[in-house]
Amino acid sequence: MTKDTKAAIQFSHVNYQSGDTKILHDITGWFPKNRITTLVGPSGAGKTTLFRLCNGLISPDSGEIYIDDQKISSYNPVELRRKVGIALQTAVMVPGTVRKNMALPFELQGKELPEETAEEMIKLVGLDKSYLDRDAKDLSGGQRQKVSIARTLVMKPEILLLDEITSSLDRVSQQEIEELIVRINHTYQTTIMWITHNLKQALSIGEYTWVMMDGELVETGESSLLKDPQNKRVQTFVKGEAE
Ligand SMILES: Nc1ncnc2c1ncn2[C@@H]1O[C@H](COP(=O)(O)OP(=O)(O)OP(=O)(O)O)[C@@H](O)[C@H]1O
Repeated sequence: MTKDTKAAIQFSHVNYQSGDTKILHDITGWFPKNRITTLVGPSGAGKTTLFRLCNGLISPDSGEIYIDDQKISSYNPVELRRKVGIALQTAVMVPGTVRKNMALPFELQGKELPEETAEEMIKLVGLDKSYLDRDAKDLSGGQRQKVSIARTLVMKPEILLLDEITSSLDRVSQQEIEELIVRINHTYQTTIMWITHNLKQALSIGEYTWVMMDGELVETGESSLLKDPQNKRVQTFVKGEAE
C-alpha cells in the first residue's frame, strides 16, 4: 500500500460483545479505498460480525469505525446502506421475477427501479437482459448469486461486502463470480471486502488481506503475506488449510 492509499473503512480499537460473549477484541485496521481486500480466518473468528458492524446492522460497544473518514454513527442509516452494500452466501430471492427481486432495494425506499439501471446491472453480471423477466425460482445457484450481486449493485454502493458468496458454487460458477467481482472493481472502482475460506482465492483476487482469529485481527497487509505469514497462529492456519 502506498502512502497515498486512502482508507474506505477504518477501525480504531473496536470491541463488540453479545451478552457476556466477547466477539471482537480491540480491532484496529483499515480497508483501502477502491481495492479488493479479502478476509480470511477460521470459522467463528468474527468476520461476519465485522461486516455487520460495517453496514450498521450492529454497533460497537467501544472504539470507532470511520467510513470515508466520517464516524459511522454520524451516517443516516439509509445513506449508510446505500453506500455499503452486502451480498451473502445464500442469495435469498422473493417469489417473482428477477426484475422484481432487483427492484427490492428501491422498493424499500418507496421508489421504482429505473429500467436502464436494471439492464445495466444484469448485463454487468453477465446475464442477458431477457433474464429480467424470468422467474427467480428457476435460476441455477450461480445465476441466483449473480442476480443477488446485481440487486446489491442497483444502489451503486461505493463499498461492497461479500460474505462467502462462492462457497456453495461449482468451480465454473465460482470462477465467473471471481471475474465479475474484479470487473465491478475495475468498472466502478468499488471498494470490495470479501470473506472467503478459500486461501487460493484470497491470494489470487485480493490485493490485501485481513487474517482474523478468535475475534482479533492477527495479521494484515498485501495478500502475499499468506504465502509467508509472520504470525505463528497464521502459519498453522495456512498450513492446515493447504492440507
Ligand atoms: N448474536 C450473537 N450472540 C452470541 N454469539 C454470537 C452472536 N453472533 C456471533 N456470535 C459468535 O461470535 C463468534 C464469531 O461469529 P462470526 O459469525 O462473526 O464468525 P465468522 O468468522 O464469520 O465465522 P464463519 O466463517 O463460520 O462464518 C462465533 O463464535 C459466534 O458463535
